[in-house]
Amino acid sequence: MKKIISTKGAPSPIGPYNQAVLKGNMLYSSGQIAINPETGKLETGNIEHETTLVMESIKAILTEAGMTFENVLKASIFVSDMENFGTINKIYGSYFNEATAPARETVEVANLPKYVNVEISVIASL
Ligand SMILES: C=C(N)C(=O)O
Repeated sequence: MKKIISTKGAPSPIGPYNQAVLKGNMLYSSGQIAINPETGKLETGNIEHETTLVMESIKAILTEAGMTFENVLKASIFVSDMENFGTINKIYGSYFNEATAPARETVEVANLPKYVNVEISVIASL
């Protein structure tokens, strides 16, 4: 049976989805965007801050599921502008041990929900 993961440390969903779903040992997170979970407000405008907010939401989701970033197998990063690749990598990379970092893809897309600049989802396993 699947278990819905829900934490106040990540923003409430803005559509018909959950923050994450756990099935057995596998965790599937929704794409996280720069909404401050405490205020519910979008915090875009600074890509370092946006990326940090996204990664902190993922951290809260992993914690709620009894996991850490070490459990992440795969990440998907969607960006509005590949010019931000280096900055996003710097923040994203600070959450992982490079030797055991997950598989990943980074894709520039035409648009993202709420016109954010970065959205990240992860798949993790216990
Ligand atoms: C923000 C999202 N994860 C969504 O709209 O699907």
